[in-house]
Amino acid sequence: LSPKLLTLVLVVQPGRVLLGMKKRGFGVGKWNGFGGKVQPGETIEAAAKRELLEESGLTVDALEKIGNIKFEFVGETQLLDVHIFRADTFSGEPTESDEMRPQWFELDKIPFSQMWADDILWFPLMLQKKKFVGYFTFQGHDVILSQKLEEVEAL
Ligand SMILES: CN1CCN(c2cc(NC3CC3)nc(N)n2)CC1
Repeated sequence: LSPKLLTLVLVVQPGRVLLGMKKRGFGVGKWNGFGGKVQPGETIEAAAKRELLEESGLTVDALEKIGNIKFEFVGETQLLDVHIFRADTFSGEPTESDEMRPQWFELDKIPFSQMWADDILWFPLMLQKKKFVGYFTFQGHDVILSQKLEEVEAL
């Protein structure tokens, strides 16, 4: 099955990162960056900007591609192919949507215990502005059975 293309945008300012509490659907109850599906005929980057605006109220000009992680779930055939972007500048005010409740977090207070289990592994790379590719095998939504994560020169 072709992997399901998904986007994830982290808005980072000096000393803090914007996360959203997912209010429904996949990942409900977890803090995460903003993102969603890529529509037919839409570039991945355009999808990332659209979802960021829909979910957070923020508009960004520049998104930097920083990572690509594929996720396999034991017993499921569809892979998730998550394209991860970083934005350092934006316009607008973080606004709660029906999907997400945004909140700024200082970089030493990122709530990893309430985030996807992979985040604690690649957030440090993201914050150091490294580029990375990864492959995680999950058992359910909480247990990582295997993982691959490597820095790359270019995505
Ligand atoms: C709309 N998308 C959904 C997938 N997503 C994920 C997934 C993820 N781990 C995978 C085991 C689920 N980890 C982060 N941080 N984000 C980005 C947003």
